[in-house]
Amino acid sequence: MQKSVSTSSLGPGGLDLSQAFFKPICDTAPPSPTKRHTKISVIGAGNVGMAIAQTILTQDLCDEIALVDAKPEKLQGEMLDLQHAAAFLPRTKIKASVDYAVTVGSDICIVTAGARQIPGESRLNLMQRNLSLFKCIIPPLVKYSPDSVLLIVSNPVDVLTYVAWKLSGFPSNRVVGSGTNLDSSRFRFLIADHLDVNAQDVQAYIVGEHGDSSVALWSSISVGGVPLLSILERKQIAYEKATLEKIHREVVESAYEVISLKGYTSWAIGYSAASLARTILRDQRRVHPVSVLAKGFHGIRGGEVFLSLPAQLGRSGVLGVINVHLTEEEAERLRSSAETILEVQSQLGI
Ligand SMILES: NC(=O)C1=CN([C@@H]2O[C@H](COP(=O)(O)OP(=O)(O)OC[C@H]3O[C@@H](n4cnc5c(N)ncnc54)[C@H](O)[C@@H]3O)[C@@H](O)[C@H]2O)C=CC1
Ligand SMILES: CC(=O)C(=O)O
Repeated sequence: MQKSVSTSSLGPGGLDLSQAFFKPICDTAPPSPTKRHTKISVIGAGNVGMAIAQTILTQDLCDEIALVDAKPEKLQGEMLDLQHAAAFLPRTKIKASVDYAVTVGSDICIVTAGARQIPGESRLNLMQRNLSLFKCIIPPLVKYSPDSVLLIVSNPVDVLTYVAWKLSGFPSNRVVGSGTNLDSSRFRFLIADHLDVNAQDVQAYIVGEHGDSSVALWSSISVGGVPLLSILERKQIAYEKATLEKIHREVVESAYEVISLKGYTSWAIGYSAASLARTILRDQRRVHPVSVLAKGFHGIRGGEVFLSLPAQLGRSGVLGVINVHLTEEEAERLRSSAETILEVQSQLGI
């Protein structure tokens, strides 16, 4: 296969072809050394990896994107298909290779490679299959991009974020799991739909495991800055706990539903991961519910566990965890979610 595509403008005999079209101006200076070349690598060119890559391209997030997959023909096909959209997209160099050298100098490495759930299968069930892949994927990423932020998407994402942290030797702020950033978007969509408002005006978090034991933080939901539960109480609007529980159940079942209908999920995680990449690369310091080293927060003890908490992200990865108020019931559910992940983690043997 063609290992990567060069966009050099040198023609036969070393002539700079661009000069056939543009006459150089006088007294030029080299590009400013403060203008950084930004690069994102996406490992795994399947449904999820390609949805992330295409969202990154359409949103003009970086100068270069590198794709890696174990299947060379599929990889080549995906690279060419994206390159053929060049006339409609912001200019981004797209490279692809089965060789991790293509990822050299990445700012962010997004890992999506691995097995996905079959209909009805839980995310945690994927652990052993994806653990062995991570042992081949993480070391070369560290070798070629030792200063990068690792953004883990493959499932079970919380356990694999822990695995990536262990295998990379990176400080914990530079290893982030996409976690419940997606679940929280589903949650905001369902609340917005229920209240007939815009999902972007709904602030609401799902925390804990990206999976069946996730926790909905009802106490901190606000719409347009107005706390949801207190406004319902003040206006004496009866709300049923059962209705709230039903919305959370729908969030948990969302992935199972989409997988049973189309075989996989891709578009929403594409936007979710791209929004995380934007915040990190552009040092936006936005708060996202993502999988971080959670030991010591909200009474979580007993092991090094990654799970989602609302965290502030920036150029160096995780800048801090927001001191969000949890009711005792929510904190108890969060600790129970941590135990579920730790239980699976204890079977890892790493
Ligand atoms: N965290 C989240 O919110 C979400 C996570 N996922 C997870 O993302 C993962 C990928 O899902 P899909 O893209 O739908 O699966 P897919 O089967 O379409 O793609 C997986 C890709 O990984 C590649 N791959 C396998 N071994 C590799 C290796 N050693 N090196 C490089 N590439 C390798 C395969 O060739 C394939 O192209 C799954 O684990 C899935 O559960 C999916 C949706 C949301
Ligand atoms: C598959 C998966 O993890 C999701 O769509 O939430």
